[in-house]
Amino acid sequence: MIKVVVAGALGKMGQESCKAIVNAEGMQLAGAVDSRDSGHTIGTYIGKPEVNVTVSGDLEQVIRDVRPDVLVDFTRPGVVQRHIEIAINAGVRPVIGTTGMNAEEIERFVQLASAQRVGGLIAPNFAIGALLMIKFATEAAKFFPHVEIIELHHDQKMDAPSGTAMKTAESIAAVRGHMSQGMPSEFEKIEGVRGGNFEGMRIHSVRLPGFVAHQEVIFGGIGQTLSIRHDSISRESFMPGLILAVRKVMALDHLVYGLENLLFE
Ligand SMILES: NC(=O)C1=CN([C@@H]2O[C@H](COP(=O)(O)OP(=O)(O)OC[C@H]3O[C@@H](n4cnc5c(N)ncnc54)[C@H](OP(=O)(O)O)[C@@H]3O)[C@@H](O)[C@H]2O)C=CC1
Ligand SMILES: O=C(O)C1=N[C@H](C(=O)O)C[C@H](O)C1
Repeated sequence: MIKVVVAGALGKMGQESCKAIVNAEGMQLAGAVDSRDSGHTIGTYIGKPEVNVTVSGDLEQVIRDVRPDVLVDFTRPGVVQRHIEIAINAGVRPVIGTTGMNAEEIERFVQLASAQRVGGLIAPNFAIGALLMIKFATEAAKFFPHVEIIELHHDQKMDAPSGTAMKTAESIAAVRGHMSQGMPSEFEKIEGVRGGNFEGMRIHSVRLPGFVAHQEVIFGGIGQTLSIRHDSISRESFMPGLILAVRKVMALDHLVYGLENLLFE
C-alpha cells in the first residue's frame, strides 16, 4: 500500500485527488491537510463517509502521525514551498501540482531532493492531453518559430501565466531560442495588450467563470497557421496522470520537473 497525504484536500483539486486516491488500487489516503481545518472527516466532503480521515491544519503533525510515502500538494503559491521542504526533509516523496513557483525555486528543490535522495515530481499539468499538446507544440516550433500561447482558466486562479503555459514556453524556447516576433516598431495603446513576453513569444492569460483549464498554441507561417489546443473540461482529466505519478515516484531517488519525463521515457 502506498500511503498518501493530500495537502489542500478541501480545494477543487484536493477533493478530486482524495477521491481518486481512495479509488486507486494499492493506495491508501492516510491524511488530509487543509487550512480550512474543519475537524470533519474528508469522507464527508467527497461523498465517501466510510473514509475516516480527519482533516487537519498541521502537515508536520500528520506526517509524524501517519508516516506517509507520498505528499500530494494542491495548495497555492507561497504555501507549497514550505510543504515541499517539510516533505523532503521528512523523507516523504512530494508530488506537486501547485503552480506559480519560479525556475530558481524549482531548481532549489531538485537539489534538496538529490541531496536527501528523495524521489518526487513537480508537474504543472497532470492531464495526459496537455502533455501531448506541449510535446506536439515543441515539435511544431522547429518548423514554425513564430508562436503565441493563449491560456484560458476559471477566474479563481491565482497565478498568471499558468504553469502549463510556462512549461510550454520553456519547452518551445529550448528548441528555437530567443526570437523577436511581430513588427519591431509595434506599440501598445493599452499596456499589456500584446501579452507577456517570454523569450520573444507572447503569452495571453484569460480568466473567466465557465472555464476549467484550456490552452491554444498558435503557430504562424507563410500563408498558413497551425493551432494545437487542449481542453480540460473537468478536473477528472488530471487524475490518471496524478495516480501514475504517485506510483512512479516510489521508484525515484531524485525530483523531476514535468510528468512528461516519467510518461514518455
Ligand atoms: N498540476 C495540475 O495538473 C493542476 C494544478 N493546479 C494547481 O493546483 C493548485 C490548487 O488549485 P485549486 O484546487 O483549483 O485551488 P483551490 O483554491 O480550490 O484549493 C486550494 C486549497 O488549499 C488550501 N490551502 C491554502 N493554504 C493552505 C495551507 N497553508 N495549508 C493547507 N491548505 C491550504 C485552500 O484553503 P483556503 O481556501 O482556506 O485558502 C484550499 O482548500 C493551484 O496552484 C493550481 O494552479 C490545478 C489544477 C491542475
Ligand atoms: O489552476 C488551475 O486550474 C490549473 N492550473 C495548472 C496550471 O497553472 O497550468 C494546470 C491546469 O492548467 C489547471
